[in-house]
Amino acid sequence: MTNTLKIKLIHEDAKMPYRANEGDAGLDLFSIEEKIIKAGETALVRTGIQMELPKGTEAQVRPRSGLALKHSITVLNSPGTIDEGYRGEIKIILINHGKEDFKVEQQMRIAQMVIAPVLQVKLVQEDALSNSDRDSGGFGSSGV
Ligand SMILES: O=c1ccn([C@H]2C[C@H](O)[C@@H](COP(=O)(O)OP(=O)(O)OP(=O)(O)O)O2)c(=O)[nH]1
Ligand SMILES: [Mg+2]
Repeated sequence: MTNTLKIKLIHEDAKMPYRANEGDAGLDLFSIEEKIIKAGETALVRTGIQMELPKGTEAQVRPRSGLALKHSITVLNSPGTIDEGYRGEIKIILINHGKEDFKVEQQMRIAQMVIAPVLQVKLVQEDALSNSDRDSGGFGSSGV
């Protein structure tokens, strides 16, 4: 079954999300802006696209590892969550963890998104939960 992801380009410089290789999980997202992100600072970068996700899915906005490794640029809220019903412009929150200013070029691939299924659950409030082996153990309870 083919799931359709509808994209609307809302700016003359906007580009369709880009799959570098067939089968890649990530669809690269392009900036429509030229912007300097100073060392240590955050910027909201426009992609110029709106989307209609397939029913029962979300898009996760993730960093590109090349930008992270070479320029210490990452997605601050990674993974960013694009809700199925969101029809606004997709914007990317980038942070520059490096010591040098970074220039986002127009039409630079700044992040990638992965489309993932979302389980829609019915919420039920209960007084008792079933037992489990782990019980309340967490935060290293199983050893290092
Ligand atoms: O990196 C991101 C993350 C989110 N969004 C859009 C799509 C998403 O559906 C909406 C809300 O995002 P989120 O739920 O993460 O933010 P919030 O602070 O909880 O806002 P809201 O109260 O609108 O849900 O903003 C983006 O464009 N880029
Ligand atoms: Mg929210």
